[in-house]
Amino acid sequence: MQITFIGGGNMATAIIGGLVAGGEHHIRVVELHEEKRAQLQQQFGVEALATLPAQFAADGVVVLAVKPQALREVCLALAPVLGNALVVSIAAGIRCEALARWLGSERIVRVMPNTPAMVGKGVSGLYAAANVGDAERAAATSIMQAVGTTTWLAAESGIDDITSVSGSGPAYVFYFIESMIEGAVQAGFAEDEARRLVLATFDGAVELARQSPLPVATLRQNVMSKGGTTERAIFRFEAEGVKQAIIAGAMDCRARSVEMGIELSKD
Ligand SMILES: NC(=O)C1=CN([C@@H]2O[C@H](COP(=O)(O)OP(=O)(O)OC[C@H]3O[C@@H](n4cnc5c(N)ncnc54)[C@H](OP(=O)(O)O)[C@@H]3O)[C@@H](O)[C@H]2O)C=CC1
Ligand SMILES: O=C(O)[C@@H]1CCC=N1
Repeated sequence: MQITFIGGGNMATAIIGGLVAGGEHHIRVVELHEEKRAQLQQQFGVEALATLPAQFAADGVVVLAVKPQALREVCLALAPVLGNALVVSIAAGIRCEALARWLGSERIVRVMPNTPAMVGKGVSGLYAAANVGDAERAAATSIMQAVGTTTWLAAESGIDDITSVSGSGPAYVFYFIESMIEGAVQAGFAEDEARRLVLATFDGAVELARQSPLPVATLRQNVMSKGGTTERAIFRFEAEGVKQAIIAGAMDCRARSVEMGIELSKD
């Protein structure tokens, strides 16, 4: 499959990294910045262009991977050369209705991926506009499955929902990891040792949660000996409202996705 990425930034790089590791596809990237093009060429051996190619193969897929604020301009430039290509937009917020209006095509799938795609552990939510056929859905599924797990969403609002879970979620996790590393350094460990210990702790805890039949809350309680050390830490988290803050942050994230859709789809 010929896959053309418009935008070769963080998320495109993560998907391309996963796709290249899996082989098979012909990938090219249109990216404004010379140094990013050179990096993509060098790291993954993909074709990197400064401007749009003249036209796309009928079986091609175009992945829109620019910031939502740049999407309208990119779609308007793409419209005359799009042909029958399937468009996969990974942009947060921007609705199919706006994409179809700008592109003059309804062959659109929206995808909300995440950066662990880079290591083949991505999570992607997919939603197709009404007229998208089975073959096109299968093409989008196969691209995203090459870099992790996928789930099809019944309603377009599901993209807002999943953005607040897996799309932005890696940042929440990295924030927790960063905080634990800072705590470990305060406890006296050197930075690199702190990082190693914290990442191993995350790895172990996630694997245990995956393999155990017990609810995650029970696994947590199993660490909290009565009157012991963990209890003291969790009591502090509860007193400081850490859980509520994480939930509220995720809800703010979802609301921002809805808001961006309204803000950036007007013209
Ligand atoms: N990062 C993430 O974890 C996730 C991101 N997304 C979505 O992915 C999209 C890209 O995000 P991200 O990768 O983080 O953004 P980046 O800014 O890292 O990447 C976008 C790149 O595209 C370039 N660009 C802008 N306009 C054009 C153009 N007309 N032609 C070619 N290249 C262009 C940008 O240049 P310049 O900087 O000069 O604008 C930039 O280098 C966004 O819409 C975002 O919502 C979705 C899920 C997760
Ligand atoms: O922060 C953002 O807007 C993008 C979408 C999901 C993750 N990053």
